Parts: sequence; structure tokens; C-alpha cells
Amino acid sequence: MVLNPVLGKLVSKRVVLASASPRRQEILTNVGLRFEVVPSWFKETLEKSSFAAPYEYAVETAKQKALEVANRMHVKHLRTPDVVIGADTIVTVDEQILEKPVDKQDAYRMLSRLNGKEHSVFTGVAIIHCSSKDNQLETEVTDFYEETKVKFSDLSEELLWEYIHSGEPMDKAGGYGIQALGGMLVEYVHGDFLNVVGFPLNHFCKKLAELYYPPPKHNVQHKKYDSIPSVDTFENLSDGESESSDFTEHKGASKLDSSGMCSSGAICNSENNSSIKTGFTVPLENQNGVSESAAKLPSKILELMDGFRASKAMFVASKLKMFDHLKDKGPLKAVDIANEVGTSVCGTERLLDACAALGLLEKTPQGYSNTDSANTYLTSDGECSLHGYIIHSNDHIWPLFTNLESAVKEGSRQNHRAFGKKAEDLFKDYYHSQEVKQRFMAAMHSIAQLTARDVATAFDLSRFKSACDLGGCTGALAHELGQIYPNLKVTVFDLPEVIANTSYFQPPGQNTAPVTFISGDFFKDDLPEADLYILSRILHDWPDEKIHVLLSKISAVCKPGCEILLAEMVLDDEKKNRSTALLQSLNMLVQTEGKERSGSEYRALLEQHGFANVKIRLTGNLLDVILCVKA
Ligand SMILES: Cc1cn([C@@H]2O[C@H](COP(=O)(O)OP(=O)(O)OP(=O)(O)O)[C@@H](O)[C@H]2O)c(=O)[nH]c1=O
Repeated sequence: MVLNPVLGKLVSKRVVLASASPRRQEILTNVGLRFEVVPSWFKETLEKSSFAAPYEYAVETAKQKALEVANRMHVKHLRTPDVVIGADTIVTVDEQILEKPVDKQDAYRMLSRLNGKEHSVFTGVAIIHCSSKDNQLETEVTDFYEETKVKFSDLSEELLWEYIHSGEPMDKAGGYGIQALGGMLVEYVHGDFLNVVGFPLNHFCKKLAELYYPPPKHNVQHKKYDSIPSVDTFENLSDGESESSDFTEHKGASKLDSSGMCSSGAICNSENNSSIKTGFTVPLENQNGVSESAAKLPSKILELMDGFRASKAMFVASKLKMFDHLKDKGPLKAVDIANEVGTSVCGTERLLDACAALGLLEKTPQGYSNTDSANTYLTSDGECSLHGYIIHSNDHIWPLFTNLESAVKEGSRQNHRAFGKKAEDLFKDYYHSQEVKQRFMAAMHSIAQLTARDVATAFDLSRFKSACDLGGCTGALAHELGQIYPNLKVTVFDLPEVIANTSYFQPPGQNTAPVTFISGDFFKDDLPEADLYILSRILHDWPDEKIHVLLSKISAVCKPGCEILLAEMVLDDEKKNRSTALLQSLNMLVQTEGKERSGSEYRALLEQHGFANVKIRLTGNLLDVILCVKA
């Protein structure tokens, strides 16, 4: 039985103990760990005086023992282990390091020094995670040490020699074995007993827990409906710090030599708790932990320069359903995900690494797993899934945006360039094929679900008895309104091609408020009667002329006292502050004849058709809300 679940994390791995010590083998076997024993050939001859503290010597020796085994297995035996564990135990007294005695005289010399005094036993441990890339061994080193204080009684010469003649001291640091006859020499032990015996099991398990279950750096803020990450920053989706963890991992780098390299060629960190990745350079940090040179970089511009790469990386990982696979089966290695989705291992690894660095995934020695944000927003069945909109962005908006230059020059939509056919009516384009239609509806559904609560609650709508959501698509907002206002009868009015496909998007369960779907074209057909007309993300699709047609139709059926609710991204009047909305306006340019508008512009449009008392609420979500009443 394995009491500590972290040891279970090693079950499926090729674990190697790089030690000949029978005590270490026994300690680890006793707790159910399965491993191969490959004793290290590393000679314990590091120059002790070159280490500032004795434990640094033990840690470095442990690391070199383990690295020697990892390299030998990789090169000579062509068997790259997953994890190699190395350890080194030393005894220190009066600032002297005692290792294993070379002969009986040496044992006597050591035991005499320890006699009647307190000394320290340090065990340094290195856990090396190995992988093979392009036939090169890659290693990630985690190391630590444990100290235990031991006090010997006052021992007679006779007893010391009797103990030495027992043969027990010869293969043990400090010349004694606390677990056997040597236990009789000991007055007290302060600290981990097993650390003295040769392996600090407790600290080892804690270290594994840190490695395999790293604490979340930030709690995900689950507001009732969290805002979609704005294009201003890529940090919003991250569960962690915006910087990669490399900075944190290299804290304490001041203890490195000037090259930042240890004798193995790996980057070393003498802090006992560090996880060290080979092959990274160590940035010089200022007091805020920010590299001095990085602080001077035009980070905003660099972020924008790379922004499309980051978007595309997320789109492709979404399209290939990597987040879905990781939600179900993570953590997974790149090779496993590549097999699942039928992609190359090298390409998949790079994509996953990029997603991890962007904060979408977590990368541990076990492989990649989703962050909470990825589970919530990027999986196709996530609580607030944006998968539909991401696929729409990848397949539809991306090709249109590659023609932004032409759109700006010509001032018109670019569907013909992006998709090789003459632009017809916007929605005829979307609905010409079942596949494109489904994709578009899924995209609209994503955004509607994300925004519905904030739209529905921006104003108190409880006075209304009936509402008609014109262009209400899958009914996501209608359902939310029905939930919040049980006395409100909501009708969705949309094109027949849309209404025919809404069943897939209906919420499961009997408890959802009934929504009526009516097909029709709001430019041509009669509109259903209602106290409240809703236009959510409709007006931005159209030029002013078309909006006048639609508003005059609504105005004609609207009795005095009935109201219109618009849900749109509302620009500030000077059109200079809201980058998400301004970029959305470019999005409208490349694919529609519409645009995003300011509050004043919407007010003017509405007032021309007899609507008054125009109130605007900025929700902080993707859509803002405007409410006005028929005078
Ligand atoms: C103080 C003390 C030490 N030891 C053993 O001392 C060796 C230390 O030497 P090492 O260099 O760390 O290990 P090794 O035996 O040479 O093996 P390795 O370096 O892993 O090849 C290890 O055995 C330990 O158990 C005991 O068994 N009981 C004790 O009370």
C-alpha cells in the first residue's frame, strides 16, 4: 500500500535509484516504491573547501551521482529513465565533513570526534526528471537537503573499539549506523531519523508533492460570468503569474558562479528547494524579480507583435481538441496527445509548450494538464466554453483579418478575398453550408452564454410580460431571461435556417423556462408582438440605412411604453479608449457593412424612431446594454 499518494505518481515511471546503499533501497522499498538500482560511478571527490556550507557539498554530490547514472543509462544502455534519484549522506562536526571511513583507524578517528558531542547529519537528495529529445538527454533537477542533529553519549575507548571491530562502521558516513549497533551510542536525535540512516523520506515525499501538485499561484476568479479575456492582455487566461515560472525557479541565482553553470553543464542553484531546468540562462533580476534588461523593453509592442502567434497557438490547440483530451485524460505527455489527435510529436510538443508558457496549460514532469481557465473556457463542454467562438475565429475571422490591409484600403468587407467568392448578404454567406452555419451558431452561442447574465441583469426587466429577441439565434439569452424573470414570456425570432438548427443548443433538463422560436426575416416579415424588443449584437452588423429600416419596423409595432433593449459593445464617444470594442469594429469592417458605435450614436439612431429616455449601462462584460422606451 502506498500511503502517500505522491508516490503513486511514480508508479508508471521508470524510476532508478542511483545508490548502492542498502539502507536507501530498503527505505524506499518499504513504502512501496518500485525502482531499479543502478549504483553511481561518480567518485565522491568534489573539493569540499569550495562549498560555502557542508550541505551544499552533499547536494552537489547527490546531483552528480544521479546525473552520472542518467547519462550512462541514456548513452551506454540506450534506456533513458524517467526519474533518477541520487543521495549523499555526510556527518559534520566542528565544521569538518566526515564521510565513510577508509579503515579502522579512520573509523576510530571519526568516532572519537563525535564522542560526547552533538553533530549534524546532512543528506542531500537529487531528483532528476529525464527525457530524450532528438536523442539528447534532457534533465530537470530538483534537489534538497535535510539536517538531523544527533548526540553521542560519553563513550569509553573500549566500547569504541568493540564497535569498530563489529565491522558496522565501515560503509557508513561518520563511521556509525544508527539503525543497528550504533543506536547504542546515541543519546538523542533531533529531526528525521531516516535522514540519518541515509534517506529523508518525509522531505522527499513533500518535494514530490510540490512537483506533482504545485499549488495554484492565483485562484481563478469565478465571477458569476467572468469576462472574456480582452485582447489587451494575454494574462487574463492565466492561472499564474504573467511571467513564466522560470524567474521564480531561479530565485537565489546569486549563489551561482558567474557563468551560472555547474560542473555538469546544467544550471545549478544551491538553494535547497529549487527545481532547476537545464539549458536556461539566468536573468539578472532587480528587486521586483524583473530582469533589468526586460524592464527597458517595449513590452506592449512586443506583446502585440507576437499577439497573432499566441492567438493562433490557442486556436490550433482548441481546434485539435487538445484541451478536451487533457480535461479527460491529463496529465499527458506530448507523445500521447500527438497519438490521440494524430499530429507530429515534435510539432505537438512545441504547441503545448507555447500554450503552457501562455498560461493555458500546466507543464509538470508528468506531462501537460489544463489550467482551471482552460477547463472552463477552452474545452468544448466547459462551464463557460468559448470553443465555438474560437473555432469561428480560427476558420472565419482569421482569414478575413489577413485581408485587413485591403479592407482598410477599400473600406469594405473582404469575404471574396478570404473565401474566394463574391460577398452576398452577410447571413447568406454564413448559412450557405450546414457546416459554416453550425460553426457560426456555436460561436454566437459561446458569446451569448458568456454575456447573457450581465445583459439580462443590467436593468430590472421584471415589469415586462413578453419579450421578443430579434435575431436571438440559439436562445441562450432568452433562456437566461426566462430564468431570471419567470413571468416573462420570451420569443426568439430568427431566420428559418437558424430556427431549424436550434435544438442542439437547448439547455438540458425540464426546469428551463420555455422559449418560443419563430422563424422570419426581421427586415421583411411581420414582427411578433411584445412589451420588450431585444436586439443583441444585431445593429453592429448593419449600416445606418438598414438600421433605420429595422428600427422603423419595431417602432411601428411598439406600443407607447414598450421598450427596446440593445446589447452591443458601446464605444466611448471619442472612440479612443475601448480597444476590445475598437478591434471588434475592425472585425465588422472585414466581414460586414456594419460597425461598432458609441453611446451617442446609438442614442441618435433610437431617438430618430421615437424612442426616448435612452439609458446606457456598461457591464464590464463583452456586451453593454442600452434601454429606451417608445414615447
Ligand atoms: C550516519 C549513517 C549513515 N549510514 C549510511 O552511510 C552511507 C553514507 O554514504 P553515501 O556516500 O551517502 O552512500 P553510499 O552508501 O556510498 O551509497 P551511494 O553513494 O548511494 O552509492 C549510506 O549508505 C547511509 O545509509 C547508515 O547506514 N546509518 C547511519 O546512521
